[in-house]
This record gives sequence, structure tokens and C-alpha cells, in this order.
Amino acid sequence: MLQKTGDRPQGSNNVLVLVRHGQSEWNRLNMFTGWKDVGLSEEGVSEAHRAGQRLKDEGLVFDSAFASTLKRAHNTLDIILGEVGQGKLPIIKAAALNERDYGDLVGINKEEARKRFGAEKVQIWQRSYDVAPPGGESLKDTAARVCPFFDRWIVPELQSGKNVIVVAHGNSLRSLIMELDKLTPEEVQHYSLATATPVIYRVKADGTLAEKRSLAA
Ligand SMILES: O=C(O)[C@@H](CO)OP(=O)(O)O
Repeated sequence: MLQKTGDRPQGSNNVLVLVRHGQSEWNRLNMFTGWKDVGLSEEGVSEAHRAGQRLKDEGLVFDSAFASTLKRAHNTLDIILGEVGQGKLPIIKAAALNERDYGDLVGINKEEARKRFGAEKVQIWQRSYDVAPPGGESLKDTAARVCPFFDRWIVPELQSGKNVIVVAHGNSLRSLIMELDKLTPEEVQHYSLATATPVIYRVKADGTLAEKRSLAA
């Protein structure tokens, strides 16, 4: 049975854990992925198990678990929940948490794209705040669906003392972290997330952030 919030040691509530999925088959092949629903690579599966072990060592117990509708995210979450002994916790899947749509770049090798369009342009498409890749979403467009979802469904959970884990994607989580950490468009260009590396936030009763740390390997 899940521990009730009130039974936990002080300081182990109001925790938000954000995790980028483990390495996918297309991360391994260095291809733009976006909304393409590719699976985890063998390494990605191992990374997810390691992330789960680290969260288990932290002694965290989750009340809610969210993932995107893409299998690399919810399969990573499944593995993590198994490792922390909460394999029965339902996963809430939301398309709002899906990766940024990479439009016409999907399926193209990133090195090949740099040769074809120029490294500078590709870097802007990958990391800028408001320039969208052709036919796809900018980080700003991605934030416009991720942040309202977070405010509507996840913030109330945290404010009521629950612990929440969210497994999503490099760019969908960047857009959320930009908001949480109050990063500027300039700062977010230099921010990236490693695969399967949990970022832990503790939230104060008034909903503001008290602490942030990363469980890097
Ligand atoms: O291809 C993608 O969808 C993303 C995540 O792997 O790529 P990037 O990190 O280059 O934004």
C-alpha cells in the first residue's frame, strides 16, 4: 500500500521530479525525432533502470505520475516506477507533454541537417526560444501547451502536499524548466537536459520553489 502523505518524514512531501526519457533508438542514431513515436534503445532501458534506482535511494514515494503519450517517455516512467516499487501507480498520459514538433526535420540525421542547412541555422532551430524549425514548433509554441497543462493538473497536486513525477522530453521539459527557473530566452538557449537524469524540485506550501537539484550519474 502507498504511504500516506501524512506518514512520511518531514521534508519528503511537495516534491516534483522531472525526467527526460532514456536514450531512444533515434537519439542513438542522432536523428531529429519530435513527435515520431520511437522506442527506447537498449542503453535507454538501462538508463531508465538506473534513474529508478537513484530515486529509490532518495526514498521518494510518488502520489501521481505523468508522461507524454510517446512510448519512450511512458516506457521510461514504467521502468522507474517498477524500480521504486510503485509499479501499480497509474500513469497519466498527456499529449500536452509531448516533445516539440520538429516539423520537416523529423527523420533527418542532425549532422546531415547541419551540412544541408548550415550549423548556425540548425542550432537556432534546436535551441532558440522563438524560432520554429520549418513546419514545426518553437520552444515558445511548446511552452504554450506544456505550461498551462502543468498549472492546471500538476501545481494543485504539489500544493496539496503530493509528490509528482513527470517523464517527458528534452524540449518539452526545457520549456517547463524555463518557466520554473525563470530563465531568459538567452539563458534557455544554453540549457539542455541529459537523458534519464532526474531533476528534483521541492515546492513550498505557497507553491513557490524551495530547492532544486539534479541526480546526475
Ligand atoms: O530530436 C528531438 O526530438 C530532440 C530530442 O532528442 O532533439 P534536440 O535535443 O536536438 O532538440
